[in-house]
Formats: sequence, C-alpha cells, structure tokens
Amino acid sequence: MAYDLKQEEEVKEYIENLGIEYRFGCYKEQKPEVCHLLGDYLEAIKKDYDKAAKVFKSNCLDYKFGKSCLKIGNYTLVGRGREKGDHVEALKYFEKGCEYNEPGACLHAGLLLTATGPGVTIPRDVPKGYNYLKKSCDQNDPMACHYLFGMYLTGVPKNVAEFNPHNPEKNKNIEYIIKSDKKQAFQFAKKACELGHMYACANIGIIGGSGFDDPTLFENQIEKDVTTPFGKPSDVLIEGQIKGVPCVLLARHGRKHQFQPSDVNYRANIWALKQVGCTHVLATTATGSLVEEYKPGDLVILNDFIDRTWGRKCTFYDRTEGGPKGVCHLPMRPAFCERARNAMITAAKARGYSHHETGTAVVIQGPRFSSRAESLMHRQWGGHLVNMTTVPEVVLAKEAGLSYAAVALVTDYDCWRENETSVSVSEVLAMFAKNVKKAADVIIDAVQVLAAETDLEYLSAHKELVSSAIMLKE
Ligand SMILES: CSC[C@H]1O[C@H](OP(=O)(O)O)[C@H](O)[C@@H]1O
Ligand SMILES: Nc1ncnc2[nH]cnc12
Repeated sequence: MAYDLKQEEEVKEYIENLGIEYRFGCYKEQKPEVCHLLGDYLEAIKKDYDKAAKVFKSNCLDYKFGKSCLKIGNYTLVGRGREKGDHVEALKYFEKGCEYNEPGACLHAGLLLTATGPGVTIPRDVPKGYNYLKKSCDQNDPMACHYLFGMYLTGVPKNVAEFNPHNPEKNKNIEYIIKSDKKQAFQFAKKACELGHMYACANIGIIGGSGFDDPTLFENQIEKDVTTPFGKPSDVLIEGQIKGVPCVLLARHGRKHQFQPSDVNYRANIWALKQVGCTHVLATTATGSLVEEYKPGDLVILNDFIDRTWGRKCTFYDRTEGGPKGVCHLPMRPAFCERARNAMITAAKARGYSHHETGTAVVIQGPRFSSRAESLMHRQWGGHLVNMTTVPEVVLAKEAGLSYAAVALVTDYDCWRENETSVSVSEVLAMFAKNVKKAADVIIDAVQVLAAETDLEYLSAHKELVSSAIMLKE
C-alpha cells in the first residue's frame, strides 16, 4: 500500500504498520535482523526503553545478533531500560557482541578494559582490551584504529599515575605494558584515516616561516602539489610523519622565499592545509622584540596581535567560487587556540628553553622594517613583538575552524633602542639559523602532545564558533 506521507493520519498508520511488520518478522519469522529493527523501533518511535531492552537482550543472547549485543551493552552501561548502569554486565554483552563479529562491540569491550579514571569500575586488563580493539580495527572500525594509534604513540604505562601526558621527557623511565612504537602508530593512524576518521588524517599542518625550512623534520616525505578555490599555496605541501604523527609542512614564503609578506597567498596556504585534512596548524615566525625582557634567542608563544597590515585578503567569506557562503564576523578573543598554545608552552618548558607564555605581535605590512617613530609607537601600544605575517594567517586559520598557534623566535630588537642600529635581514636570518633547533623542537614536541590528546571537543568548538559567526547563510 502506498502512503501519502504529507498526511498526518497516514504517517501514523504507516508507523503503526511498521511496528506490526517488525513484530511479525521477529516473533513469527524469527529473523534476528528484524528483531533488531523492532528494538530500534521501540527505542526511537515508541520511546519504550524497557521493551526495547528486552528485545535487544534476547536478540543478543538467543539469536547471537552482535549489533543487538552492542545495543544492550550500551543500555546496561548507562542504565537505560533498567534501574542503574552496570559496567561489569555491560562488558559481558560487548564481549558477546564481539564474539559475534560486531566491530562496535569489540571497540566498546576494548575501551572498557583499557580505560582509566574515577568513573571506571572494571579492573584494567590492557592485553585483553588491546585484542578487542585490534579485532575491531581489523574489521574496519576507524575509532578502534585511532585508539590503537594513540596507544602506540605514547605507549601504555603500567601505572597511569606515573605518566605525564604533557611532558614526554618525564616518561622515559616508567614501566610500560605496551611500548611506544611510532611505526605501528603510523600504520594505525593511516588505516583510521583511510576509514574516514577525520582526526587521524594528515592532521597537523606546520607553516614554516623565514629561516624554517627543515624538511628533515619529517619521515616518509611525499610532495603534494595542490590548488584551492583561492589559488595556489606558496609551495608544494610536504606530507610525512613526525614520530608517527601524520603532518604536513608548508613554507610560508615558498621554499625559495619567493613571496614577500604582503604577496603570500595566506588564504590558499590555510585552505590547502584544511583541504588535506589538517585539524591543527602550528607556525613559526621570526620577530623583532619591542620590550627589553623579550631577548633575541627567546621563544614566545603568541597570544594576541595588533593588525597594521593593509590590502591583504583576510577572509574566505568574499563570495569566491568554491569558497564558503555568507558573511563571517568572527570574534578575535582569543585569537590563537589555547590548547595548541598550551602544547607549545609545555614543549618549550620541558626542553628548558627560555620562553614567554604570552606575547602580542604588532603585524606590519612590510616588506620594509619599521621606522624608529613607528617602533616607539608599537611599544606604546603594548606590543611585545613585531613581524609581518601573523595577520591574516591566524585570522584565516580561525575562520577555517582550525586549531592554530605560533611560536615566535625573537631575532632582534627592531630599532627602538637608544644608540643601536636598525634591524637588518641578515641579522634576522643569522639569529634564526642559530636558534632554529629550538623552534623545531617545540613544534616536534607539541605535535606529540596534541596527537596524544583524547578530549577533542575543542576542535568541534572551533568549528561551531565559525558557524555561529556567519550571517546571511544560504
Ligand atoms: C626575513 S626578515 C622579515 C620577515 O621575517 C619574518 O617572517 P616569518 O614571519 O615568515 O618568519 C617576518 O614576519 C617578516 O616577514
Ligand atoms: N624587527 C622586525 N620587524 C618586522 N619583522 C621582523 N621579523 C624579524 N624581525 C623583525
């Protein structure tokens, strides 16, 4: 019978008939896949969780239907269709579901057995949990592959309390159940990415500024020539891994430094990184200092900017064909991603490098350096540093919903100090070359810190902020 689903009565009748069909298929014809549909029907349409739980439970135990074991496992975990949650019983259902080859059930069993934290009531059994995760990943569950990536990336400590997720250096002498293995980590990340886990794909973009062109940072490099709706980025993207984490490197000014700051296609650079799946961008920048305490050779994790540039394309929302639609009024406080900044701060601290956790960069148009009067004015404005590239890069990264942070290397005192000559390009490059290892180490370690994080809510928050800032959506 055909239903006119625009008519309310007919929709009701259709839904009732659906229930009758499912009951018939389940109870009379004894088809497990239809019983599972009946459970879904009772849950989603009837909101009768008690009955749904009974159907899922019997379909799991009597008919060995893995998907229903996963469902009843989840019900048991959170206390749906029963009085309260029970982790131990939930695990039994997940294990059954896994036995019946349901990858989601293997994933949940693996997670429960390897989880730590105050809410966990199941004794930790990492080897058993690992096997469940592995079975799930082998059956192409992207989440399971991503968890295995995380396990191999950092290693799984015997005593979790001894492990410091923010300081890899401090974990060197602790005992591990699974030892860190970057090659294995990469294989699992690769598989998770291929299966569509967005956070596992080439996920950390690195924009190398003046003097930062060290491709030896990367293992297994591949050059990728890409184009975007906003034109071509400054150079090819170099994809590879840093200690097992998929990353992409881009030279901000091109590998031959062929683009001066006002000619860099910042939009194409950021878009290209986003296009290949980056969720984060970590950048370096050579900067002059505007205050005595920020000394040449110091690192600064930028947290704000003053924009003195002009004529640069500083939004994706300008109706470019293939670009996003609408008008975007994005707040700039905070301008940089706090989580990515913290990862850099953690890295600089752990290495013992002289650094400043905050700093405001005055971004000038260039290519000339500031006059003395300008430099003195920038000081009065409260700037700590001066450079030519942070705007619009940070703005565009934020518009693209990416997590962006920049480590500035102080190369000079600009030209505000009494009795001192003005900054020169040779001074900047020489100072950067002398200290480039510090910037590279901070990037390398920050990549590890970010990749080991499991709470990725902040990445969704970046995207939601952009959605909420768009007017005139089509
Ligand atoms: C080479 S001197 C001026 C130049 O250095 C900085 O470049 P980047 O930010 O790409 O490291 C500064 O912003 C100027 O563009
Ligand atoms: N003094 C300065 N002014 C602008 N950009 C710079 N990059 C490095 N030093 C700089």
